[in-house]
Amino acid sequence: MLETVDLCISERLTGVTTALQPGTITAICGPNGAGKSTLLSALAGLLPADEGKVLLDSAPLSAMPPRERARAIGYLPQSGEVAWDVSVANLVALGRLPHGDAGKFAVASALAATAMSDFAARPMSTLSGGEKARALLARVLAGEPRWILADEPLAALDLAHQIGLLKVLRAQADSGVGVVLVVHDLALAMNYADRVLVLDEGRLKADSAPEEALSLDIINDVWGVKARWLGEPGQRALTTIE
Ligand SMILES: Nc1ncnc2c1ncn2[C@@H]1O[C@H](COP(=O)(O)OP(=O)(O)OP(=O)(O)O)[C@@H](O)[C@H]1O
Repeated sequence: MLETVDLCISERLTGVTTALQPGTITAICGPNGAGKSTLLSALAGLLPADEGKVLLDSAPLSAMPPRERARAIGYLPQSGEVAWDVSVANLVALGRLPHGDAGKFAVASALAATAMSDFAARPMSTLSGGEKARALLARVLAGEPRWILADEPLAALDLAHQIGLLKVLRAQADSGVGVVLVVHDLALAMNYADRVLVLDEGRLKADSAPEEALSLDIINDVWGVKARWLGEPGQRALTTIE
């Protein structure tokens, strides 16, 4: 279990307490600046807490050796920039660094899962935004982490690749991996997540099943938008009223 207890980080997060379950997909939603990326970085052990703590399986994440933490938690940041130009295959192979092995099977599986096998030899600099995003996710998958924390991994993807990657992430969750995604698209969160955390101005406004966390009252309260859900559970679409 990956938990935060009364987590405070400067002005950005205030008293966030939540316990995330392995084997499920959790979506973190909220308006711009609500603290979603801050929470995700803290869950990855990359931002120190001012107050409170982050626990992985009841042990403080801050006390875990970095290599062990990197094996347990795969983190995909929002910006997705690659500092130097490498081939897709070499970038994805970097996902094995915490293990200190080539992990050829894991690298090949990650490339296949993200539909990037045909791009393996291509320099990262030549990829489109969506292809880059898929290669970066492949790098995380190659590390075979117990937790995947990804900041808007679907934002640059076309519809087919969004659905494809959501299937990959669901398969990961079904195999016991804890998947945590920052998602702006509330319909995606509603239809694909098992649970939704709603952040507003650094505070947790909701933490429950999607239908409850993304109720029309909460959407109105947090986003200031009057909206209506259409369709059946699992196939919801959101429409605004004014
Ligand atoms: N390094 C930093 N120093 C100071 N303030 C920061 C820093 N990084 C983020 N913030 C501020 O903290 C708040 C939360 O930022 P965060 O990136 O977590 O929001 P977010 O919910 O992910 O937003 P978005 O949807 O726009 O990506 C914002 O007001 C942001 O300006």
